[in-house]
Amino acid sequence: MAQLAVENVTLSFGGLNALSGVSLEVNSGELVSVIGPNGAGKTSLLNCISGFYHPSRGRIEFEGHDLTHASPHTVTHYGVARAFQNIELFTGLTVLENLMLARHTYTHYGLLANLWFYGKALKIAVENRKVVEEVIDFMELEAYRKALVGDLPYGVRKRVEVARALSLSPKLLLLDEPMAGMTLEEKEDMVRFILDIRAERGTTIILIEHDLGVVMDISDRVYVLDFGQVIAVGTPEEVAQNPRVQEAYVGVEHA
Ligand SMILES: Nc1ncnc2c1ncn2[C@@H]1O[C@H](COP(=O)(O)OP(=O)(O)OP(=O)(O)O)[C@@H](O)[C@H]1O
Repeated sequence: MAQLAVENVTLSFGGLNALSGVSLEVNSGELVSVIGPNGAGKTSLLNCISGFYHPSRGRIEFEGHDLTHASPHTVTHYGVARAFQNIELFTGLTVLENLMLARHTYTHYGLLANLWFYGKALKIAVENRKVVEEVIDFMELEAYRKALVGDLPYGVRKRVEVARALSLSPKLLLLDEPMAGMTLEEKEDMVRFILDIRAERGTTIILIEHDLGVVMDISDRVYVLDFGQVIAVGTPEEVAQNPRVQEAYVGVEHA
């Protein structure tokens, strides 16, 4: 059975269907990319999976949990984390503080629980620090751990954004254009990190990316959206040869 199943999801904004009957299945450990022209519905799909939007029709299931109407916090609790296109970090905090805060928000105990189970809360804080330090090491951010995020170059901030999502120890990682605006060298680094996250941590990955060269190189399977509908799905080779995909991309040059 698929780890994530999006079944026939429709998302409407007034009269506009951002998604119309979209179905998608992702298996544990897969790296699946979602591509499509601007406005095709890619971010809307991630918004539905991560609980920011709730579909007007259809169902979303992750490891047997119904995510269709779940809150972002609940979705995170089930093991789905997202790195945002527009970087959701606190610029006045350091890299370490951002990751600790993300991790703490996810594992926090209420005030009363903290008072009554002081020992347990302390144990969790130590464990959180261990996880975050390991993520900093994994994403090669040691040199920046005490730097304010607002002082970092854009490419490093994008990497910290991925690290923030990773610090939640997700089983499924949603990456919304993690390479947008990066230099070639930064892109190559990010590709290496994405492949390592999958290989070394076994994390399932859904990637939205406009750089088709990267998508074709690293994806197990590719879903193509156009006007809110899935117009093709398959291996990178299958999708690249699909006439509907070629048609959707005519005049749309992102790569
Ligand atoms: N909050 C919103 N309110 C109204 N319309 C929205 C909203 N979010 C998305 N849309 C519309 O839904 C459609 C799909 O948008 P979406 O951002 O999901 O596309 P996308 O494929 O991610 O595009 P891009 O590649 O430009 O990021 C677009 O027509 C967009 O204008």
